[in-house]
Amino acid sequence: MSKERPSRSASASPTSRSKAGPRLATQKSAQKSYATKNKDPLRRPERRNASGNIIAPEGQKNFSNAKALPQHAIHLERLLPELLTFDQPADRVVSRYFRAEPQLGNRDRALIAESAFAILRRKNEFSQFAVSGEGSQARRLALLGLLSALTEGGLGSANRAESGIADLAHVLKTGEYEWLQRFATIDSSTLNPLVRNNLPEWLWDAFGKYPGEETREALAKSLMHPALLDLRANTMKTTREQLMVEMNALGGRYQAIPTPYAPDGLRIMGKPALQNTVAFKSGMFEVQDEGSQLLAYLLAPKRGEMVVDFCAGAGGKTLAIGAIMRSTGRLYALDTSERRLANLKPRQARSGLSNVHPVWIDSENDSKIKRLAGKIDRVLVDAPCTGMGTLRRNPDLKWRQTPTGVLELNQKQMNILASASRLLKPGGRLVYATCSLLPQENQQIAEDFLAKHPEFEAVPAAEALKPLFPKEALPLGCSLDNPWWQLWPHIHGTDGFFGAVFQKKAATSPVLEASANKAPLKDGNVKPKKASKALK
Ligand SMILES: C[S@@+](CC[C@H](N)C(=O)[O-])C[C@H]1O[C@@H](n2cnc3c(N)ncnc32)[C@H](O)[C@@H]1O
Repeated sequence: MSKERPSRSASASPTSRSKAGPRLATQKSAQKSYATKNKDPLRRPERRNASGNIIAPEGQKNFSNAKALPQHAIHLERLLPELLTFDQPADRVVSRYFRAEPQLGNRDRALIAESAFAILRRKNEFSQFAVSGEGSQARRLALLGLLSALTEGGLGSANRAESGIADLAHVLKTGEYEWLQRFATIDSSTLNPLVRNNLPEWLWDAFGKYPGEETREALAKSLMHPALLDLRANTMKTTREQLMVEMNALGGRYQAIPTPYAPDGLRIMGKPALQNTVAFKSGMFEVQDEGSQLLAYLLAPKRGEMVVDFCAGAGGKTLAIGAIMRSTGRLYALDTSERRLANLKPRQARSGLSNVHPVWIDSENDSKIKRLAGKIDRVLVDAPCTGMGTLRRNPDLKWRQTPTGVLELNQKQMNILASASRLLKPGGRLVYATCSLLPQENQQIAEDFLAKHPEFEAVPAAEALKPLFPKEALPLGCSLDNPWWQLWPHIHGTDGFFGAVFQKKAATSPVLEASANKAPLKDGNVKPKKASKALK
């Protein structure tokens, strides 16, 4: 999912926020009286160096990965009211908060953000326990979030509750220590399934139908853990082996190891801030989940081909595809979001790829698409979806999405896939993908497409991935029962992904040709001011 990066506004100030949910009303009034009685403890005067850049405040130097400080809990208490309204994506709320708090260092941000996301991942469980205890409810949630970030989030001294509570010692007031110990000894099997699995009822029911009642709890558990940090080595600039040596030579509190399946992937054990490394700035890697990396191999682009990434967003998959093409041919990155395409630009510049051509479209029926009809070798449709396969990293989605939202997305997914399919030349490959786990967004869309488009046939994912896994009887994520590709967080350790591979049949029959071209592309809704951004 692409990150929203809103501009800083007056409402970004935590003290001016007014969206506290009912559960957090006590916290809000406590915060107000605290602020009026005391000077804000978080507002230390900024110190700047000769270039005007903010330098870390004194106390921050003492902050080690293994300790939480009182201000971390206070920041969380301030952040939570807006986060828990679910009006906006959580990453947007968190980055806006951090922009308003420029004095926070990387490690502070990592701990606060990880704690906030832990609260979203385990909202039902934490809310139930936080109904009683010391202090405000926001304070209690903040402590549970910090405990989770310090233990399973990998930011503390060890992955055990006792060490997490010890790492929190500086933060805890009288009574909170025992309260957290009580939390650590809860037998989760005694809790209601919706509480212990931290899912809304509609999603728990959906997982009961697919993957099924026996496995849904294992799936739900895997979605309650933070995602691993995976990198894709940019093979235009380095190799996975060279990158691994470089990353491990940096000497941070982490280790880089190869990902088990993706050939260019590295898994980072630990939580380093990598954006300031020379390796990142020089384009040697992109942060990308292993499942996303593998998806590019399902498309299997070849050098010199004409390829379209129909829903390119900020270009995560575009860049992986461009590198497989060795920067040859032509790779159009289409998207309806100018903001996301704009985020692709700096990534493309770092990547060194010269075959990528970002193109803004006003809809899947944009008239620009017509000009590419029947000319493209491969098209990827990484469709907008509920993102239910990415709940480890976007846990707010499970609380923000609804069954009605799924139905709306289904219509969009079918329309985009139908339009994208018109781009293919005979023999060309079309891949439909989502990061969802819901059959309505996956198998059902793929089957509906096949039923309505006899000019296409399904290619078994096992066949498409055979070159990548030559020694495997059944390549990763493939099945003997169906042609689709599916990755699961609880089985493969990746985000959840679905992929369907189609091939356009050779045009031998005039009937097939006619059915392929029968729905003309609409161009009635092209915004005039964007019309100049034509395909080159
Ligand atoms: C799952 S995201 C794509 C992520 C991207 N491929 C990546 O790897 O980072 C879906 C994208 O579809 C775009 N989108 C939504 N409606 C669209 C449409 N009608 N035509 C093309 N793109 C669309 C969204 O703006 C969003 O960027």
